[in-house]
Amino acid sequence: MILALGSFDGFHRGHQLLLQGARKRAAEKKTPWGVLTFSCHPQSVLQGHPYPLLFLEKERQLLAAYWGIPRFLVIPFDRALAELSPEGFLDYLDRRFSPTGLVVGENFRFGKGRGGTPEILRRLCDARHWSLDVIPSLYWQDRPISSSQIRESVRSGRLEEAAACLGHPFLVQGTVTRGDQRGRELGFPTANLALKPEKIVPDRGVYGACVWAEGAWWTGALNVGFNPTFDGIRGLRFEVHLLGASLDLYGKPLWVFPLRKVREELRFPDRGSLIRQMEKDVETIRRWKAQKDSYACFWETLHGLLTSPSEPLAGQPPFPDSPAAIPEGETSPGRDCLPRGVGRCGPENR
Ligand SMILES: Cc1cc2nc3c(=O)[nH]c(=O)nc-3n(C[C@H](O)[C@H](O)[C@H](O)COP(=O)(O)O)c2cc1C
Ligand SMILES: Nc1ncnc2c1ncn2[C@@H]1O[C@H](COP(=O)(O)OP(=O)(O)OP(=O)(O)O)[C@@H](O)[C@H]1O
Repeated sequence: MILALGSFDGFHRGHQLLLQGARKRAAEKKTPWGVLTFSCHPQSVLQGHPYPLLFLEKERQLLAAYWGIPRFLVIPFDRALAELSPEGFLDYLDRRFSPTGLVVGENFRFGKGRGGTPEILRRLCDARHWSLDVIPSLYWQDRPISSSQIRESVRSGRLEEAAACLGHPFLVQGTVTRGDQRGRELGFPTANLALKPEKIVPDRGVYGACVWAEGAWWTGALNVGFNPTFDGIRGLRFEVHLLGASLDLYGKPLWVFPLRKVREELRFPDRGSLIRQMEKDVETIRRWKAQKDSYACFWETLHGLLTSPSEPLAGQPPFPDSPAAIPEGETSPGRDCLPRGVGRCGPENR
């Protein structure tokens, strides 16, 4: 088996090159391939506190299915694993998974004190007769694409940039809880999501979103903030109004895909002013159809995965075989790259 190794807080466009590399190498050797990653994120263990993440486990599982990763192997990351030498880590991999090849990025470090470099890995793999593919970093606007950089883009509400680097829109999964039940009085009922503290969400503001609820896609007006127009102390709210929906969503799971920021959250002098602004927000978001349509393939593929999550995914080739154009802003001379917006829903890709 060929294993792509890493923390994988999602599978950004740089990671996608690793997946592509693993699939090609596996086909050549006529062996299966998969991703080997960790839970918790190594930084949570090394720093001793929950590490803010783009994607929690359920979300990461969905994305692994989306990318057609046939074996998604998650091993616990603990102090004992962190203390292994590079050689000890490979012995561990050998005992548990008997790989015949590894795929890593050029910036991959592993083993105690991050002492294992790709050069050390090369020596250790050669000694075991394993193949090793070291994939050069994929760049976006003069910087290597990284989960850390995408976390910053999401936090600061730069969702188009995050989506360009991820290859799909950012997403948030959560269960609907009760708010102050004021939304429906305002004419804009909102589903409030309970989120774990380590989940990264966009900064305070109003956003256009796409939402999966009750087995269907909806256009959503998302507000992230503290509702400063109203008195009282409340924590950060992540609440979404589904355009044209009349649903009882309490206790139901929702998948929210924030696409683009509309404006900052403001304190209005009265309810009437807030309502007038919300009407404008909804109109603006309704007009952003093109934004949503540019991810048509993504919604279509996810529709299938969310409707029948137990559908076996193994064996589906996740990537186009032909090289696609490198999107604007991205530089990676001489290497194939996935098209922007993702193209897995056509028969050629699935
Ligand atoms: C599109 C949209 C924009 C919003 N903008 C603001 C805002 O600028 N300021 C504010 O105080 N609340 C804003 N809100 C939040 C409302 O105040 C909130 O939805 C309402 O108080 C209902 O809260 P509830 O879900 O707890 O009942 C906005 C909500 C939506 C859906
Ligand atoms: N831009 C990239 N291009 C190609 N490979 C990459 C890129 N970024 C990371 N990798 C590789 O992908 C695997 C997973 O890495 P990891 O999850 O640590 O990525 P990261 O995006 O650099 O995360 P972080 O920013 O949190 O360090 C590793 O083998 C890593 O070397």
